[in-house]
Order: sequence, then C-alpha cells, then structure tokens
Amino acid sequence: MIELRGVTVRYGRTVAVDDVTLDLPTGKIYGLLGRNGSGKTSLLSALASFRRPAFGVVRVDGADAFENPAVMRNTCFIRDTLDCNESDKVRQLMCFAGWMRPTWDADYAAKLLDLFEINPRKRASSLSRGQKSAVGVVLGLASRAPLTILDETYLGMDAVARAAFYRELLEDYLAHPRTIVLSTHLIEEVADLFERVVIIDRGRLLLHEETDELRGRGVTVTGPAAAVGEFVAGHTVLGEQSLGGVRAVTLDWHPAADDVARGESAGLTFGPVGIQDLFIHLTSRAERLEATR
Ligand SMILES: Nc1ncnc2c1ncn2[C@@H]1O[C@H](COP(=O)(O)OP(=O)(O)OP(=O)(O)O)[C@@H](O)[C@H]1O
Repeated sequence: MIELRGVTVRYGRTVAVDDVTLDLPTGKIYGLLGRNGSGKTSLLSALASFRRPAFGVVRVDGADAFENPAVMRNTCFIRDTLDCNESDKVRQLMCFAGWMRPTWDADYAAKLLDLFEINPRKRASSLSRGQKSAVGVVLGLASRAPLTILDETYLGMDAVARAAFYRELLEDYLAHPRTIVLSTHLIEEVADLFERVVIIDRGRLLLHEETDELRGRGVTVTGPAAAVGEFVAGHTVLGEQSLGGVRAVTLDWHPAADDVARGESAGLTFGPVGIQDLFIHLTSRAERLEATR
C-alpha cells in the first residue's frame, strides 16, 4: 500500500499540493488528472520521493519513502523532460538504468527502442521531442519498477507511437503486475488503461474512484434529436454531439431502470459516460464553487 498523509508541497508562498491524504493500493494502473498548474507534477515528485513535502508523509508498505534507498530503488519517475547530459548516448542511458535498477530488463528495452525506431547509438540530446518522449517511455517500461510513474512522458509522441505505447504498457503490466501512475491531459485516449482515477484541483484532492464507478456516475443518451431533447430536459448536461438528426448527450445522472426502459421505447440508446466529460464538468464545477466561497 502507498499512503499519502496530509501531503503538502510548497514553493515559497505557492501551495502546489494542499494537504492530500490518499491510499493507493499497489498493483493497479492509476490515472492522475488535473488542469494545468493543479499540482500533478508536484504531487508525483512527493510520491516518488524526489521532493520532501513541507508537511505530511508518503509511506510505502508502512515505511517513510523519503531518502529511503529501498523505496527509491523500486521507484521509477519519468518526467516530460529527458534528464541527461548533452553527450549521453541513448544506450548509455539504458546501461545506467540497468545499473540503477534491480528489475531492469535490457532485452525488453532493446525491443522497445526498436519498436519506436530509436537508434541507441545516437546522442539523446540530438533526438526530436517525440523521440525523447519515446526514450522516457522505454526507461519507464523496461525499469519494471514496482512503482512506475510517467508524468506526461508520452505527450510528444505521435499517434502511432502512443498507440504502440498503450499496447505495450497493458501487455507488460499484465505479464508483470506493478503500480503504474500516469498523468495526462489526453484523457479519453488513455482512460481505458486506468483502473482508478485520481483528480486534483488547485492542489487539493477532488476525487479518487474506480474508473468503472466513475463512468457509472453519468450516462450518454443517443438517438433522434427531438427524443433526446425531451428525455434529457431538466438534467445537467456534461457534453453533447450532433450528427445529422442524431444527438448524443452526456448527463450527470444515473437513470433508474424504468427511465432507461422509457428512453429505449422512444428509440434511445444508453452508454457509459466519457471520463473527459466528467473531468471537465467536475473541475469547472470546482472552480465555480471556489468562486462562491
Ligand atoms: N519550481 C517551482 N517553483 C515555483 N512554483 C512552482 C514550481 N513548480 C511548480 N510550481 C507551481 O506549483 C503549482 C503546481 O504546479 P505543477 O507543475 O505541480 O502542476 P501540474 O498539474 O503538473 O501542471 P501542468 O499540467 O501544467 O504540467 C503551479 O502554481 C506552479 O506554478
């Protein structure tokens, strides 16, 4: 179990993470979501013991994580920038990772470099942005660290490379279960990977929930525009799309069985809600609540 207790991260007078208490059972894939500047990187830095919280503590299996060599060895934190020297070749970064990490799989790293078409003989500083992101992904996946944290690492990768990354992550996680935390703004694209979702807003914990439960909080109603309009009247709309005469509306409402039956008899279909729609709704609602305080 990874426990955060009252974790607060500050930069001078800026409170980036504000008194976050959170239990993260191990062996799951977590999605950490939050708007720009909400404190994701700061929270992950504390989680990875890169930064000592101003207040509070992070414990891994009961032990204080900060400056704890056993915990650090088992934690891999990959940021959106590749931290390396100007002259470091890609293969040197791989060798260094192998030297640092007891769980490193050099063959898997080589396979991933090949998959992402990265030449290990090149200097890492000479790679394109997307290629640097891919090297970060290789370092994260091949570390097989019991706690692997990828902080928007893959944002620079193109759609084909990202799809390959998601596939690899899932396959490798199933073969080698571990705790993986992904922070991202590409919510809908990655959401299927998350077993749990954590949302922070202005440094505070807004939500920690199973992804399926979160999807069950709302519903997407699709069908002829007029019938949809009649059905959704009076409910909070999270998002909507129209194509021809067909309208799809996402609602912050979990309809009862008789409501669903009523809708189905009017030609409507019901589906789960998109995590991104919920995220937008929840974080903008938090903003409004904040504004009224
Ligand atoms: N080194 C720093 N010095 C001063 N303030 C900082 C520093 N790093 C972050 N902050 C501030 O802390 C707050 C949280 O920043 P953080 O980078 O953790 O957010 P984030 O959710 O990761 O943002 P983004 O999605 O934009 O990457 C912001 O107000 C930011 O300006």
